[in-house]
Amino acid sequence: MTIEVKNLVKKFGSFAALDGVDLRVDNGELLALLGPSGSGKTTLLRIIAGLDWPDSGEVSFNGEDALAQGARERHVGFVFQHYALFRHMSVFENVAFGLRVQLRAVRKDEATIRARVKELLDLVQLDWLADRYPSQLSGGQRQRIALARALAIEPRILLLDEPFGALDAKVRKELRRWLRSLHHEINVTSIFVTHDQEEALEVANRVVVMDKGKIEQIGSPDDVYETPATAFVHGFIGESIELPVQVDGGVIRLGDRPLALAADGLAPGASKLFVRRHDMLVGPPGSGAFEGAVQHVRNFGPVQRAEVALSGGETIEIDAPRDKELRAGDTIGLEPRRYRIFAG
Ligand SMILES: Nc1ncnc2c1ncn2[C@@H]1O[C@H](COP(=O)(O)OP(=O)(O)OP(=O)(O)O)[C@@H](O)[C@H]1O
Repeated sequence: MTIEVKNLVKKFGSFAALDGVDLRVDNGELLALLGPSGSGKTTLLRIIAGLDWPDSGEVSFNGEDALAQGARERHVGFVFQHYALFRHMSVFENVAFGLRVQLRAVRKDEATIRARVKELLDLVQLDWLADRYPSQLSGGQRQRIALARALAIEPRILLLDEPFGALDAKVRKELRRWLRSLHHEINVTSIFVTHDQEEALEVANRVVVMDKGKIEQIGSPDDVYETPATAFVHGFIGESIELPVQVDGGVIRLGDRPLALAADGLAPGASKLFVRRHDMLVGPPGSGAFEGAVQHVRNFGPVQRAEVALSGGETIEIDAPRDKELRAGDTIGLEPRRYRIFAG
């Protein structure tokens, strides 16, 4: 099932939660909607699901107008962070629920329902929990059961809204991998919402980065990390150093200091220079585009994170390999291995 969204606008009062969103999701994709809180991710998902309606724009499934259909007719499965299981029903009955409430014309007989539930519990690898109640499950198990329940009706589309948001970091990581391999097996067109960049980059085929009701970039995890299209994406994904610079007559300046960096093709005016922390290479004083004094160093896993006061007035944090042995008080040269400059 393909999903196509065209020029979608959704306002709450005068505030545009979605401000002209265009998106195409291919059949069988696992797409992540990534963005800060309030960027419109849930609103977009709810409109696709048929739980909310846009002010204008189009949503189609396989070319058919989805906005003309109610939520039930759209045949969409959901898993939400707080979409609790029914507490008074066993795991088995929770998963069976969607099948039992189907319209009589399409409802399966009891033996078929039981076989289908067993199959789904096998799929999420929790068949041994069939007789338990939700209160007797861990948070991760509950979300896997919620997924089995969403899949019971054989949805054409699966929508997941921060499905692992309430779980601790270790369980989240396990479930991410599990979701990716489950998706590989079932291959249903799926969209999941997250504000966790690592989750989006690790799980999805493509990532949609949103901010303030607009799409900033759509691309593969590599695309959005390696070639961010906007200043927002660069700042939001990965750990970036952001420096206010001035582009003027083919020269880039930080404060008064001209930087030995290529300014080809850049529009003159105030701009932002972005460098990943680990892309600032440390050398002797005078060796790079920047010079600075190390203020503070702490070990941070495989790297040492150093606070450096640059000549030009800004203080930045860089990640250098541990063997560089930086010390507070050192004067160093810094050369960005890669950088990007955006106007504004
Ligand atoms: N029913 C509503 N009434 C008024 N404003 C709303 C309503 N629903 C959402 N909003 C506003 O629309 C904006 C987008 O909300 P949305 O829930 O889509 O963001 P989100 O990206 O999913 O955020 P989060 O990661 O915090 O869930 C927010 O500013 C929110 O306050």
